[in-house]
This record gives sequence, C-alpha cells and structure tokens, in this order.
Amino acid sequence: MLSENEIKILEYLAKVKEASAENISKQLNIPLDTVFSISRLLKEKGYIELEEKEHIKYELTEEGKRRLNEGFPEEKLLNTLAGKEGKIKDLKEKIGKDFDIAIGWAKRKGLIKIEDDNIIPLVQVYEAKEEKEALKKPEDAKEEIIQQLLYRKMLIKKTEKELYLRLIKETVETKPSITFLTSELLVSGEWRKYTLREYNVEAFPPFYSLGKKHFFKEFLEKLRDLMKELGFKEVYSDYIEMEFYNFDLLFQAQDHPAREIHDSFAITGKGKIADEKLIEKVRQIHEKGWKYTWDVNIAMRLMLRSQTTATTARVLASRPKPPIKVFTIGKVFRPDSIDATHLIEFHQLDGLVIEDGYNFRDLLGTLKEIFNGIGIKEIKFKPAYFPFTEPSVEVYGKIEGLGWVEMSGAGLLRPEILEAVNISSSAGAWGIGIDRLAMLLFGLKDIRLLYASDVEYLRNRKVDINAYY
Ligand SMILES: N[C@@H](Cc1ccccc1)C(=O)O
Repeated sequence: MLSENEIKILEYLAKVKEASAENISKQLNIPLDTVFSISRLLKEKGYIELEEKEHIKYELTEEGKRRLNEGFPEEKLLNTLAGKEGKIKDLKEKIGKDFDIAIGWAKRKGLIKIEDDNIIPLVQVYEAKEEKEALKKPEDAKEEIIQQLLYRKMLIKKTEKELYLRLIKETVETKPSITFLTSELLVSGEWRKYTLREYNVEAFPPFYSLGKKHFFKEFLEKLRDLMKELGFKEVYSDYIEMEFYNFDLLFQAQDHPAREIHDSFAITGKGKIADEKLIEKVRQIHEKGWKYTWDVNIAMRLMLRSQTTATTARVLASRPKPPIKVFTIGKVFRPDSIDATHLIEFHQLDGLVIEDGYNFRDLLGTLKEIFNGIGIKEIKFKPAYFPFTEPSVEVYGKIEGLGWVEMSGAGLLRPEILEAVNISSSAGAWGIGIDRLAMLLFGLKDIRLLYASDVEYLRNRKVDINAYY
C-alpha cells in the first residue's frame, strides 16, 4: 500500500534509477523532510536502497568575497608598478597592509623580482583570472588553484552528506489506496478497486497544547476544597469595605498606626451601618478599652480591605448562631513598593470558629490540621499581638530547604468583640497569607510569577500536586 507521494517518488526513480533526496525534493516539489521520511518507509517496504554519499563542496569565505570584489593584492602591486620598477618603501606606502602578501604571491607567481630596494615587474599587466574564476565556480577549477585559494583562506572545504535513493523493486501496485471504507463502497462492490491503507500507529500526532488552569488559581481552589473538607463554610465580602468592619469592629483603635493614610488604600465616599446598637457597642468598647473619643465618621470611611478579617467581622456583625465554622479566601490590598517579595494586592485565607468551650488548644489543633492539609507537616507557634485576639500567635511552618517561615496570624477573639455582637461562646480566628505560601511551595524566586500571564511560562510550568495538599 503506497501513498501518493510514495508512488510519485517510485515513478521518478523508475526513470532515473538513482537520485539524491535533494534532487527528488526539487524535481517532484516535495519538501525535503517528507522525502527523508518517505525514503525510510520505501526502504522498509523493500522498494529502494539508501546510500549516504559524501560530497566535497567549496564555499567562499568573507576574505574570498572581498578579494573577488576588490582584487588580489598581487594585482594591486602590478597595477601600481604599471610596468616600471619601483622602490619598496614607496610601494609599501601606496599598497598599505596588503603589501607583504602582494610581494609574497607576486614573487611566487614569478611576476616580479627584487633587486636591492627595487621591485622590478616581469610582466606588464597581471590579472588573477584563474583564481577569480575559481572563486566563482570552484567545482570547475584546477586542483592547484583550489589549493592556493584554500591556503589563502578565500575558500573553505566542506564535506556534505547526501542521501541517495536507488530503486530495487519496480512498483507493482496499480490500485489507488483509500483510508475509509464507506457503506456505499461496500454495497456497490467498488471497494474491490481500492486497497485499504494501513494505519501507521507509530506516527506521532500533531501537538496541540490543551488549555489548563492557571497554577495559582488551581492552588486557591485546592485550598478552598481543603477548608470545605475540614467542615468550613465559605463566606465572601467585597473588596471595598468600611473601616468599621476592617478595623473598628475588630477593636483596632482609630489612632492605630495601621489606619494611617499610607497603610491602606482609601476610597472616597462613605458607607452606611444600619445596626445602631452595634455602633453604640463598638463606641463603648473603644472608649472604655482604648480611652479616646470614638468617631463614627471615621468608621464609615471607605477603603480597599487590608485584611480578610474584615469578612470575619461581617460574619460577626450578622450575629450568627454558634456553632460556626466559616472561611474566606480573597484579595486584600496594602500600599507597598512592589518587588520580588512584595505586592500591593495579595490573598488571605481567614477563618472563624465560634463554639461553646472552643479554647486556645483547639485553635492550635485547627491550625495544625489546615497546615498539614496544605502539605506543611511541621509547624510551630510563637506568641504575637493582634488588636482583635487574645491570646495571639503567629504560625511558622517548615519548608524543605528554607526552614521556618511565618505563615499565619491567629488567636482567640477578644471578649470585647464577642460582647459587642452578643456572642457568649468562645471564638478562634486566623488569617493566612496565601501568596507567599504559594511562592514558597512552588519554589518561585519572584512573587510576581504567581500572576504570570506568559502562556509559554504557564504551559511549561509543571504543577506538582504532591507538593501541597
Ligand atoms: N488579619 C491579620 C491576621 C489575623 C487574622 C485573624 C486573627 C489573628 C490574626 C493579618 O492580616 O495580619
């Protein structure tokens, strides 16, 4: 069973018996690569023999091109002499840096002789005709000229391998071949006129890259799945937030440094808080706890949330009925100068558990469970401070080759906060920085790569599912 191109090549070989792959490609207008692959097939099928032959080829060098254009040094010398003898010193000046070469070759070719300081021409005019012809058509040149030009580095010698195809079995097949057998062909009996082409199961199919999820998005989704598996319900709130939920309800004083204009992104406008009772409670806890006059106008200012603990605050403000287990994953915003480890928007995973008798030890257990789920087997806790939790801890996780890395803040919500929303059970909360964690788990040197949109980079990124979760 032969393809159209195979038949074409065999027919051509039937005329010429033997031809090079290059020649066949040119004559039959078949791409050279195709001729190569077909020649292998034809050999396997026993139609042809292949032989690699070496060819010697001469190629013009840059020097060769220059001499062809500007003339040979010995030509220049004899032109300058113009049939009369001249002084070495003068000629050296006139001819410049090619002078030594010119003298050498002119002498070797018997064009001049030297007496004392004088150069005496032995011919009237000289043109390196044979050499120039040889540069143009090395295949027709005399061996001694080729040797001279090789020596003078105007030509270089190259050996080229060429594949020759030689016919050893005349084509016998006359039936055209087809790939598909249709019911019409079967019913009409026409199928007898054709040969069915075999499938080449070893041929490589064309490569089509499949679409896939951005690896960071995939990571976020895995975290979401993990939290759900641990029994948490996902909650959301918006990027634009009132300071009330981002700070005040979380017992962060209005003169707290994190609230200064350069530490979060302010948004023009004001929000509304319908829950008058809650406002009053928050005022009371602030004025009692922090000893200053609380201003509701500051609380109503808008900002881009700087922590997803704002979502936790909104859950609290909805006065939920315990037991509660919720989490949120989302973007937060903080002004910073962007570099390999800092971005102005990044992701946090905040969680909240409200349950009768939920204690600090339970909280540490919950955190351990989450981090183990992400693939961080070893964690340790360090006392810390957050305005909204007491006691508070920072969670450090061990990453292979990096050591201990800070990953999360956590703590039991302060009684002031729980009192403001009338919750009598205890509550634990935490906030995990996702981007840095992902960067470390993926071994990225630059945090910005998490947001890479370069398709080539993303396509080649191997996501090691076992590295986390
Ligand atoms: N929101 C804190 C983390 C945190 C959340 C909840 C409890 C304690 C700490 C931060 O961004 O650093």
